[in-house]
Amino acid sequence: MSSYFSSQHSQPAAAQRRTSLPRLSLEEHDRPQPTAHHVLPSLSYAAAVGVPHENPFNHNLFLQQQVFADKSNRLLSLIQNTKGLLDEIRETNATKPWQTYYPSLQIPTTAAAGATSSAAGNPLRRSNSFHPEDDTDRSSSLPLQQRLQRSFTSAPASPQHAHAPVEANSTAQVGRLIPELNVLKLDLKVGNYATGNDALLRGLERNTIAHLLDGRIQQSVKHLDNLYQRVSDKSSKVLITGDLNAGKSTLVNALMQRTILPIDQQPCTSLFCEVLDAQENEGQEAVHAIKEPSAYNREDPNTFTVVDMRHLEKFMNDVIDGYEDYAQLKVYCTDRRLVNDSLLHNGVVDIALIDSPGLNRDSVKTTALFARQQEIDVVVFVVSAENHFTLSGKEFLWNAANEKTHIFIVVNRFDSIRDKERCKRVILDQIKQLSAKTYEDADELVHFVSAGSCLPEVIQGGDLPADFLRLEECLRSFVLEKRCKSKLAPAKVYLENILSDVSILSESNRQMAAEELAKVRMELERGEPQYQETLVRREMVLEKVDRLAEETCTLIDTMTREKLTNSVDDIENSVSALVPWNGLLHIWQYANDVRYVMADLFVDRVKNCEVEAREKAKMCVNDINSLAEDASPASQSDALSLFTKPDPARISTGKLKDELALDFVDVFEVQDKLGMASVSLGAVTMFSSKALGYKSMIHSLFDITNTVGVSNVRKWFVPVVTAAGLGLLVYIAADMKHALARKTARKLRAHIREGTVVHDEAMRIAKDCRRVFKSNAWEIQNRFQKEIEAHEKRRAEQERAAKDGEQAVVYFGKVFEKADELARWVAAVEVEVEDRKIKA
Ligand SMILES: Nc1nc2c(ncn2[C@@H]2O[C@H](COP(=O)(O)OP(=O)(O)OP(=O)(O)O)[C@@H](O)[C@H]2O)c(=O)[nH]1
Repeated sequence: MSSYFSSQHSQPAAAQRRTSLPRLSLEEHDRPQPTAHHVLPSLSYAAAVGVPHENPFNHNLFLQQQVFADKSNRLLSLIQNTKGLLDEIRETNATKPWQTYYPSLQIPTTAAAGATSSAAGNPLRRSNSFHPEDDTDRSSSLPLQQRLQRSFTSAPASPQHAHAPVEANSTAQVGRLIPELNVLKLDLKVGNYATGNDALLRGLERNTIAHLLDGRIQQSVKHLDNLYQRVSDKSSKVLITGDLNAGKSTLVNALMQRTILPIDQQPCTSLFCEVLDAQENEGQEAVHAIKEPSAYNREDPNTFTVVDMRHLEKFMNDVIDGYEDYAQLKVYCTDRRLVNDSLLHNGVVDIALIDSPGLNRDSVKTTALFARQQEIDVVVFVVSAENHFTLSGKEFLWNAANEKTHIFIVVNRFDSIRDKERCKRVILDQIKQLSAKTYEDADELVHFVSAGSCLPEVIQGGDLPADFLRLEECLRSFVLEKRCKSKLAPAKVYLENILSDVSILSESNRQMAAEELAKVRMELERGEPQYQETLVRREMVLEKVDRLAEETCTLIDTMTREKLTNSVDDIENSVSALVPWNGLLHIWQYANDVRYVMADLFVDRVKNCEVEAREKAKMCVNDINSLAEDASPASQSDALSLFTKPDPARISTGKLKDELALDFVDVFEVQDKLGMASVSLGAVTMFSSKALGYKSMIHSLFDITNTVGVSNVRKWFVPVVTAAGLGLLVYIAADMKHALARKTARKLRAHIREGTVVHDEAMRIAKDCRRVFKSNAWEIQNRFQKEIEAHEKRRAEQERAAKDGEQAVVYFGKVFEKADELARWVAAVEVEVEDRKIKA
């Protein structure tokens, strides 16, 4: 049973044969001329016939193939460049501070809408029309950029123009009509039809939308990869189907000019046999029998069985008889003709012919399903001229007509018809009913031939009949045309759509960036005078604060010095009322009390000076604060809390008290001046040795004797001494209290005059005040500093934003230009497009 299986298995494939096409360069010298496509040869068969050539059919075909190859290459380059542009956008989104934001549709204000309408007709309708056919203004041949800009409200076109004064929140939002995106449109309405898409988008964070948009761009890049594969795939599959025994296998053999498939009057094809170029199998002729077509991999021998080509007929019969269970055959064979004549491999399109089982009730559905596959570019329906269309055939054609609008029809076995004209008429009538479009192009799509008469063994080296040559040429031409539609058209439409989307995105983003830039520049311009004014104000205020503080400190210093210096008289007067006099016997106690009270009073005067200084300082602080408040409103601090608390210890009360201590000589200083001081002193010394001590007493007596002489002394001594002593006692008793105060006050005065106490206190108080003012000035300085720093920070951010904005405007402008240029190139690739809404 397995005798027809070959032991030869295909070798694993070497490297991919497909070579990469040259990239489209955006350099000036590489740019195609806009009219380049107009000089390319026409696809018209009639025009080609007029070209003098050995074989006009082949010459025309050659031209068609060249045109197709050119279009494919241009589209491939454009796909690559568009992909590069999308990659660049994605990379910029990830690395640069400016992202491509999704444009949200703005409702135009009446004025803006009116202005736009009057200027450019109906803006809403235009905004959705980027395809040349849809744009009624196409006659003006405006480039996409201008058309787009007319769809948007006017915005600065360059960073320089962004200087135009723009009021914040005004131009950015008014009247912008953003054309709807096509392939990059974010549709969030899944499961939520109550809320509009724009409303949903507005509800999302800008970054979330940017992320979603990035996902769409990523999908688009993938789809471009698929399109690239599809366009660069040169193989085209032609399904040959028809009624049983219509001569399908014979037609394949005639087209191949080789006996490859078995021919039999009995139904002999029960599986799909794909005849393809041996170069697809590294030049090796072979037959691969496949059980599971979807799993087939030419490089994996486990997915097929190799059948010896010589035993193909036996193998197929075994399949029909149920001995073998296979679904598909791949027949790799060499087309021995020249490249230009070759059907399978002609350098532009590799055609694979797929012979299918004859149509009957069982197979019609399977075949119709097979025909719907994307890889099937052309369906050739073979009908027997003798039998016309059977029910199964009609059923298939009805099905296929829905999918493939044009069907290529071969009416075979025409040699066995005697009344050929009648046969033609009847069959064309039937075709008219089945496929109106095929009937319209019947001249090229319906062929009456006798494939049996075109087999190599019948021709035996002779020429093929003209009708068969024409069938062959039309078939190739039809394949090319279908390929244009099935492979180039989707690529072209998708490129148009994605480039239009990129243009819309970049233009709307450029406008947004320009508006932001204008706004930032305006803020910068507005902020600069404020900044300069703050700097000047700071200098002025701080200078005033310094002056005010210094003046107040000087005033306080002078005031303190004066008050303390002049305080002694007042202290002296106050002391008698404050210290009780308890008699001579308590004289030392009194003297001590006086000096203590005087010292305390002096401390009180110092405190008073402090209080006054505080008041002055307070007034000064208030003045400073009001200055600062005018200059830089902020919370005022209580700088006065920095005043040192009055502390008697700080003015050395204890030391002062010591300084004011009196001795006995100080007490009688006033009697010395009267000349009687020594007498009184001597008397007192005698009466009060307790008070003066013996040493002083003897000294006094010696003084008295020297003064009046020894005899007189003896005579007058007692009465005089008694009288003087009494008088002295009275005098002392009466004046002692004041004398002590005077003396202490004198000491205090001397202490003030000769010492540093007044200077120290004045300095201390002024220093305290100065510290308060310094603290206040520091705080004001701080406030200004914060204000200036905030301003500088804001300015740095604005400058950065302006720089980003400038770059963004340039960047989006460049993206737009690139997209526009690519779109013009795409438009220049002429491909008949039936549906511009072809998407991913
Ligand atoms: N007279 C005449 N007979 C032909 C012609 N072409 C094919 N035949 C004969 O028609 C019969 C069927 O040919 P096939 O090529 O096997 O037909 P098929 O459509 O492949 O058959 P199935 O695959 O079984 O459906 C054979 O006997 C051929 O010799 C033709 O142009 N003229």
